[in-house]
Amino acid sequence: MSKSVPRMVDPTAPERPTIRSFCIIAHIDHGKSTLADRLMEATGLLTERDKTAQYLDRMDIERERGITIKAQAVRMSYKYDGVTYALNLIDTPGHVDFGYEVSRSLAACEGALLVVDATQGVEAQTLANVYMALDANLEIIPVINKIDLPSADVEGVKKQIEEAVGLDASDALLVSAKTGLGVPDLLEAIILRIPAPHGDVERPVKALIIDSWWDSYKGVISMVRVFSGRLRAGDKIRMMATGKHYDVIDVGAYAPEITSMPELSAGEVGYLVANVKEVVDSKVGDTVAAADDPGAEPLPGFKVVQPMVFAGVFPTDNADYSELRDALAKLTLNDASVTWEPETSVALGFGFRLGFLGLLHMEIIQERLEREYDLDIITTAPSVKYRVYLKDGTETVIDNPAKMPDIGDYEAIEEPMIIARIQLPEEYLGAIIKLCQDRRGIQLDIKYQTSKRVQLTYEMPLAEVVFGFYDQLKSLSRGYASLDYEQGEYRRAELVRVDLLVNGERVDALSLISHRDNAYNRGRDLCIKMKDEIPQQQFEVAIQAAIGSRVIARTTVKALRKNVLAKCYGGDISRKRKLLEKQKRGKRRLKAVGNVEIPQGAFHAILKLD
Ligand SMILES: Nc1nc2c(ncn2[C@@H]2O[C@H](COP(=O)(O)OP(=O)(O)OP(=O)(O)O)[C@@H](O)[C@H]2O)c(=O)[nH]1
Repeated sequence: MSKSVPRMVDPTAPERPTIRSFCIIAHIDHGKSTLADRLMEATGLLTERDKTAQYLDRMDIERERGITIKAQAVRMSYKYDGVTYALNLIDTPGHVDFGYEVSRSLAACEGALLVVDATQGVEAQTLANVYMALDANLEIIPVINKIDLPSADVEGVKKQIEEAVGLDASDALLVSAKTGLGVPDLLEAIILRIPAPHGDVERPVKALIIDSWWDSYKGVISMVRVFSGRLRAGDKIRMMATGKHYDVIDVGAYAPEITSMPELSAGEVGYLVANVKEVVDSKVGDTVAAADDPGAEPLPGFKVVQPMVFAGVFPTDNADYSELRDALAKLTLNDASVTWEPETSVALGFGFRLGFLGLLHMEIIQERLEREYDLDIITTAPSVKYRVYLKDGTETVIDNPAKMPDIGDYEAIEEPMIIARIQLPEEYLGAIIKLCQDRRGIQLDIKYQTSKRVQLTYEMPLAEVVFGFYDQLKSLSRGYASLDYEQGEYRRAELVRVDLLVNGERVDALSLISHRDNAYNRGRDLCIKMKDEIPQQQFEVAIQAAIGSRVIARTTVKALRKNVLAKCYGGDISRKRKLLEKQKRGKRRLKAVGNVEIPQGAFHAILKLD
C-alpha cells in the first residue's frame, strides 16, 4: 500500500474551479455514514423522508444483496460565496481486503476527510487508508467527530493525529455528525482547502473506472472519473485493458438517485453506461479512451486484482451442483474479483474452488450463497497459494492443500508473506509479541505512538494470519488491538502436508499445510477437534493425522452407546440441550467418507486450530 501511485492528473491542464472530489476515511463506527448523511442533508440531497434510514448504509444493504443500487459516488451541489460547486463524495470500501479498489477510488479524488471519533482516537485501519491517501497526494482534512459526547477528548485526539499520522491537526474541523454541529464549516473547508481538479476538456477523452457493477435495468454500470475530454451518449469508446469497443448509452451522476446528464467532462465523477455485457469487461482501474484515438496512453496504475485466499465450496447435497454453478455465475456478474473453477474432492464430490481477496471477502460470498441463493454448502478451510519447486526441476503453484505433492517429491516450497501493522494498548504488548512469534512473524518495527499506544510491524506468513490469527489477536487484547496488512514477498519455508485419515481413509478436503515445526501440534489438535465434531457411529472411528505414510497423531471416537445423552452425567440440562442441538445440526449436513458420516462443522475444525 505504500507504493507510490503515479499522478494521473496533468497539472498544466486548466483548472475546473467549481468541482471538488473527496472521500471519507474513517474507522468503523467513527461516523462515516452519519457524516455523509449530514453532508447530503446540508446540500439538499436528502429529504425528511430519506432520513429514516442512513443513506450510505441503505446502499450497503443493497450492495450486499448485489442488486440495483450501488452508487459509489454521490454528487452534491452547494452554493458558497455566490458560486455553485459540484461536490463529489466518493465512497471507499473500508476493509483491507479491498485495497486495490480503495486505491482507485482515491485516484478519483483530490481530497479526503479523515474522520476520527473524539472518544476513540486513530486506529490501525484508518492509518492504512491515510497512508494510501497521502501516497495519492490527496489533501487531507482532519475531522474530529462526536464532539457532542461528554467523553470527547479533542486535544488528545489532535495530538494523536499529529503524532500517529504526521498531519497538522491544529485546524482540524470539529463536528458532530449526529447534531450537525460544525457541518457548514466543514463544507466551507471542503471548498477552500481541497484543490480543484485539473483537466483539459478539449483533449481526447480519458476516464478511469473506479467501480463497475451489474444492474438489472441498465446492464453494466461503471463509476468513472474523467481526466480529459468529455463523455457523451453516442460516443464510441475503447476499454484499454481489453481493447474492446463500445457505444456510450448514458452518462450522469447519482444525486442520490441515478440522474442522466448531457455529458461528463474532465474533472467530473459520474456513471457511464455503454453496451458492455459483463462486469469483467469494465475492469476497475482500466482507462476508457475514445475509439478513434489509437495512440492514447492508458492512465497509470492498472492491475488485475489477484485473489489471495482459496477455498473449496461444495453442495451438501450433490444434486445441487448445477444450482451452485448457476449461483456462482450470477454472483460473479457483480463481483469480478471472485475466481472459480470446478474442483473434485474424494470426500466431498463435485464442487468449485473459489479465490477471494481475503477472509472477509470469503465470508461475504459464503453468506450470500447461503442467504440469497438458499444453498446448503460446505466450505473447506481457506488456503493460500504456494510455489512448489519439484525434484524434476519444474515449478508449480498450488492453492489446494490436497494437491500438495508428497514429501520427498519437491525440493522447496515458497509461501506468501504479508506485512502486518498492529496497533494496541501497551499493556497487551507482551502477549501480542508472543502471538506474532508463535505465528512465525519477524518483527520489523515497534513504535510508541503515544505513551500508551504501540504500533507493531511484522512480516508474517499469510497462511498463519488466515488461520484464526485475528480472533486470537482480539481475544488477547480484549478487542483493543487492530490489524491491517498488505501483500509481501514469497519466502522459502519448511512446509509439509498433513493429512487426516478417518478409519484409514484420507479425507482430502481436510488436508492442511503446516510448517514442519508445528506439524505435530497441528495434527494432534486437528485430531482432537475432529473427535468433538464427528458424531458417534455404530462402530469405532479412528482419526489419524499423518505426514506421508507416517502417522503423527491419533484419536478414537468410541462406538455409539444407547443415546447421545449418555455421556452427560449429572443433570446439566443446558449441556444436554446443546448436545441435542449439535446432533440436530450435524444431521442436516453430513458427508459420508467411506462409511463414516462427517458433519459440516468438521470441515471448519482446521480454522479453529491455535
Ligand atoms: N454522539 C454521537 N454519535 C455519533 C456521531 N456520529 C455518529 N455517531 C454514532 O456512531 C455510530 C456509528 O456511526 P456510523 O455513521 O454508522 O459509523 P460508520 O463509520 O459509518 O460505521 P460503518 O458503517 O460501520 O463503517 C452510530 O451509532 C452513530 O449514530 C456524533 O457526532 N455524535
